[in-house]
Amino acid sequence: MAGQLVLLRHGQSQWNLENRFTGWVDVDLTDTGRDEARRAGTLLAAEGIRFDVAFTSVLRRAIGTLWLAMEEMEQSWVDVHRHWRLNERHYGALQGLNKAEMAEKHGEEQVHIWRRSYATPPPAMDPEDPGHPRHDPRYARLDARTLPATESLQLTLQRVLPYWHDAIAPRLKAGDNVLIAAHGNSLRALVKYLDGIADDEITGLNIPTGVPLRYRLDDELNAVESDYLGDA
Ligand SMILES: O=C(O)[C@@H](CO)OP(=O)(O)O
Repeated sequence: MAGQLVLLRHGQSQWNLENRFTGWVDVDLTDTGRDEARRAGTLLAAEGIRFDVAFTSVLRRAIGTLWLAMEEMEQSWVDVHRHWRLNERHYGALQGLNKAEMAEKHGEEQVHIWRRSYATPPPAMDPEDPGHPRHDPRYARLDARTLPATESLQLTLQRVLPYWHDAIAPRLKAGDNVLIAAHGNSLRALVKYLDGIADDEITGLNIPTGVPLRYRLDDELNAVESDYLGDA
């Protein structure tokens, strides 16, 4: 039997609070976000799930959330793998900008398309922009051509899936319980894949911060059922 899978979006970040497009910018959790992460750990502890392995991104809001939740579960010893393929969707030239101000400038509809459509990427970031991932030491070992300057949800799913197939799925198939702490859009991409949600229906899906989403999977890793723990 496949192991259980739990998806956890990080708690509130400083830029969630400030309503700014975040993407690959390495913004920290707020105190509220840290409380959400601990609460997620309490909920998981109450379910009595013992994890065999955990996966997260290379962004501190997800890493911190995982760390706090695992500490709360008294499972800080569990093996953790960090990978850039679990990062948030890259928000291109929108990163750092205020979402409400962009809606005033470009219209609500355009901003909604950038935020929630499946296939339309936001405007790309200039490769010379110091915020481009090719200038960030954490990605220095990667082929610069694989580093995004913007991503739609579709492109996000395309870069999450190789890691899912190579690193995560084999552990689930071996019966291991797996915790993934990641981001609003990298997790939306994964949920779209697991639940087989149509391209035009994914627009309506939002994942709340700090609420564990548990999946029961069959041997082929098809989703049998899923539920949010606690009061989503
Ligand atoms: O800014 C971001 O990177 C994401 C997640 O907070 O925002 P949105 O929900 O607008 O996709």
